[in-house]
Amino acid sequence: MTIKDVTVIGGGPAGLYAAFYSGVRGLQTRIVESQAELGGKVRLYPEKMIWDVGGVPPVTGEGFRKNLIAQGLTFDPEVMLQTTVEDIKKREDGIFEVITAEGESLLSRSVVIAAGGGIITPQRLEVEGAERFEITNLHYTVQSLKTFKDKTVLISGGGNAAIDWANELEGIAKNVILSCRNETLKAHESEVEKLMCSTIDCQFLTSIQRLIADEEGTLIKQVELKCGEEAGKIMEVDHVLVNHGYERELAFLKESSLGLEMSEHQRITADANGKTNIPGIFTAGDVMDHEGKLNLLAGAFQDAANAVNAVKTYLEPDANAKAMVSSHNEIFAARNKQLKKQAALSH
Ligand SMILES: Cc1cc2nc3c(=O)[nH]c(=O)nc-3n(C[C@H](O)[C@H](O)[C@H](O)COP(=O)(O)OP(=O)(O)OC[C@H]3O[C@@H](n4cnc5c(N)ncnc54)[C@H](O)[C@@H]3O)c2cc1C
Repeated sequence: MTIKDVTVIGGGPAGLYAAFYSGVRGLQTRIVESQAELGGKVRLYPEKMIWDVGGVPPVTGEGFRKNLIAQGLTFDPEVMLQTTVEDIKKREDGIFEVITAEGESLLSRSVVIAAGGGIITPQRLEVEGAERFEITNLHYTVQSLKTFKDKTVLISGGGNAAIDWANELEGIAKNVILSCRNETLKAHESEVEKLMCSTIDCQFLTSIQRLIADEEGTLIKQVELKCGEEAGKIMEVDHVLVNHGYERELAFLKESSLGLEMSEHQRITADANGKTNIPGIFTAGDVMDHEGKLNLLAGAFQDAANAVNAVKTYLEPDANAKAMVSSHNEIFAARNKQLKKQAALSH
């Protein structure tokens, strides 16, 4: 087993950018990702338009994810998909053993934990028999907006994802109904305002009580909404979209034999450079906690660059601790010529 300079746990935005930046800093890198695909949480919003990454024109989640992966693989890191990390151990010689669920021990001189909220799955609808509609018209993510064109969509939830989708689908679906168990919505003010001025049918203080199937029993035809003690209200629907948040599994950190310090938010306590209480273990992205931590894509990139710079000086104490800009990289210099040639040809 090759000993890598750095093993990045998690192939989401922070992990992919850490892999890219490790390449910039000349480190041999490995990414370990529990899912079958890279991209982290961005996989959950392929159709959403992303507006808030500096210098990046509005782009769909899927477009963004593809660019992110291409950038993350620039320096050919080793990528291990469908591999879940269960523990991290430190040997007496300082080498880390990253232990996978399959029982492999991956050797590394340092580790960057970029595991986000952990292994993430959407919170399922707690209604009898709901699972059987997951292959037809019960959705937890929007894979394609076309599915909802000219349809009646009932969205369950009152947070950012539910409100964003309600607003996005308003111009696409025939009708959008929002069922929210509270009397207020917990989302960005501008999105809530947009929703309140829209034609979206807001059913406050309601929750899904029953899914009523068609004759074949394969499609949801109606939804019964519970409203306090009142008798159920029946709504005709073509699709149901549930945005009740996510279940997160970060057990490997809490139970790690290394004794990583965790914050009250169940995140890794680190300084702004991603340094944890264990020398040689660094962290980046949503999994880390410090004052000023920003759980956004832009925040993940800065964390990743900081963590990799900290890795570099941990491995090579005389190395430059400061940021390296891309103009100083020989590999880019060679590729720039190629890119400029292509750009000139396409004009
Ligand atoms: C619906 C939604 C919309 C959003 N919209 C925006 C937006 O418009 N703009 C914005 O800036 N941000 C947005 N965000 C937030 C943004 O997606 C996150 O801040 C970002 O994904 C964090 O990246 P990360 O790499 O830290 O974590 P993640 O994206 O969570 O990636 C972590 C990766 O680690 C893997 N992993 C976890 N545990 C293990 C393990 N034990 N072994 C191996 N792999 C493991 C996971 O499978 C995952 O792939 C949105 C988030 C959601 C949920």
